[in-house]
Amino acid sequence: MNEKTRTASANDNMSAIDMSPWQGRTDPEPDSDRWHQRIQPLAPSAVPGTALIGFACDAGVARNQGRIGAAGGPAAIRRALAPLAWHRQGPAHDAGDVVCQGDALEEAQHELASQVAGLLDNGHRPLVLGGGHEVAFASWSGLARHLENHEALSGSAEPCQTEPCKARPRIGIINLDAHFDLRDPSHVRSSGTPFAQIADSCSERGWPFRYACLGVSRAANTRALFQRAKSLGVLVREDREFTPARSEALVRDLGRFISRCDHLYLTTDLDVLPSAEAPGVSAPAARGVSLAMLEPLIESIRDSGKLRLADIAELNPEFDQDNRTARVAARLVHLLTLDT
Ligand SMILES: N=CN[C@@H](CCC(=O)O)C(=O)O
Ligand SMILES: [Mn+2]
Ligand SMILES: [Mn+2]
Repeated sequence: MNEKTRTASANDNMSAIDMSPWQGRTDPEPDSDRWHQRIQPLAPSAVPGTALIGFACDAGVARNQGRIGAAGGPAAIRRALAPLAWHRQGPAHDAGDVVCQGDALEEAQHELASQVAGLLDNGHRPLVLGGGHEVAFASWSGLARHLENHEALSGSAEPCQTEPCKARPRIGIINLDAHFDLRDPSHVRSSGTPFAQIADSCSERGWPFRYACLGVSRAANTRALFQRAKSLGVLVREDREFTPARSEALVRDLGRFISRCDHLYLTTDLDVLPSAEAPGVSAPAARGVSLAMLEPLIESIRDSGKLRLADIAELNPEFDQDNRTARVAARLVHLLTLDT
């Protein structure tokens, strides 16, 4: 397939849908489809399903003094996902890429938020392919915008305490990451600040900020960041807590967090993985948490019935080895989108 279904418009941040990465082997046997044979460019009247949308941006990584290259992440994830076996029931759509121009990070984030809100409004489950972790502020903002427009009708928010009644959705943010990304955004807004920006946004709206950061490296986060996480009531699980013996307890703790939320947003920074599993990131992890240890948590989030939105951040193809990191990102897409 090599088709461009959306022409580049007046919108400089939105590229035409490029189906050229969706290539791979085709087997002659029946029931042997792969992603490249099933995924369709998103059409306005599409049946609701999984909607992949890229965020080709590393302006936030650059501002955070990181190794740039994550703008190439969406295409690399698509190429790695294309040949994977198709085990889904529902449809999957490719909604194209939001592209950041130079350092125009806020414009790109604004565009992604609009796109995510639109996908949610149309009943899709967006899965955003980053891009640096600055994607998280944009992803969350899209969910927030969608809920602002629709939450009052859903009846799932906390009971109103004030008049006029305002819905206050309890969005649980689950970040699989070696880093809190809670840096003070008043200095610079970057890939290191998205959850502090979200906390500020929740505070402005009077919404609760519910944030779980799983896989944190104590060595890679300053005392100030641990203190900020504490004052914000963040559920923290450090990388060294991820052992087979504690696996059930971790799932149980996360289950308690999920039970206090109406909606979930899952964001995975690939640098949560050991550098041997994910070398292609800005800040490879000396220790990390293996995919095998993360899988039960991801499955419990996926199967909670509350997952509205997910993204995968920080794939930097320029530092990848043998497409290892792209493959693990594709495997995460496969895992997150299983619906059978
Ligand atoms: N999103 C990135 N976050 C990390 C990067 C750390 C590093 O470059 O060493 C952070 O800001 O803490
Ligand atoms: Mn990180
Ligand atoms: Mn991060």
